[in-house]
Amino acid sequence: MVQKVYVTYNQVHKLCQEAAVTILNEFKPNLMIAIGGGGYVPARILRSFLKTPGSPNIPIQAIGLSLYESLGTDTEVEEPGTKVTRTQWLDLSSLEMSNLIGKNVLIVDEVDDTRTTLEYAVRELQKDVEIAAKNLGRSAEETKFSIFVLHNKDKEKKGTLPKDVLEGNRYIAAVTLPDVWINYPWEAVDIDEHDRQAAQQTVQQ
Ligand SMILES: O=P(O)(O)OC[C@H]1O[C@H](OP(=O)(O)OP(=O)(O)O)[C@H](O)[C@@H]1O
Ligand SMILES: Nc1nc2[nH]cnc2c(=O)[nH]1
Repeated sequence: MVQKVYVTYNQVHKLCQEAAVTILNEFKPNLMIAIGGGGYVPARILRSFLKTPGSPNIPIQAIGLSLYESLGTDTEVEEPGTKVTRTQWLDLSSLEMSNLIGKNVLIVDEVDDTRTTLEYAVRELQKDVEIAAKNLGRSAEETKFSIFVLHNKDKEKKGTLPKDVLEGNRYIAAVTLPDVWINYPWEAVDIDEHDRQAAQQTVQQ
């Protein structure tokens, strides 16, 4: 049986708050791209903590990527599928894409498990920004991607990330934990029971 960890809304909030300090110091993002569904809530919380006096809120754009599905009898633990499915993407021809060119773009997701989803997101976004920049004659402008996740699982990864992201301190995981199944509050059917389970845990995330 897979070990489960229950994470509360308050814990997510505080993880975002703590990480925001480093994100502001190291990345100075102009824009966030949330990987839905799990990246939406962290991105929104993070936006409040990334707001600096006198500057507008950092915009959040969304992409939808799906790899996992519920297959077994356990309604909480899901299994990875074989390929990443795009459920939502940026419009290549629109402002959405040209807005990324020359910017510091922070990709936000809740969990880095096998790294398949993050590899896909970074590779495809880099590719599309490069095409858009070329089409607009803006290839000289450097677009920098960085990554924030709430949880990174310390395990052998299937996906890889560009060297400049990993080695350039452009990857931040608020918490690194062993290979357990994490239950997030937004997935809970009974949030009171979820919070009770979280309170009973010996290890707090
Ligand atoms: O590191 P990986 O092994 O790729 O797993 C991480 C991804 O898995 C989950 O998405 P999921 O496919 O469950 O889609 P969802 O967020 O819409 O539920 C999660 O939100 C991450 O995006
Ligand atoms: N909720 C949830 N989704 C995941 N997707 C990949 N790993 C996980 C996990 O541990 N928890």
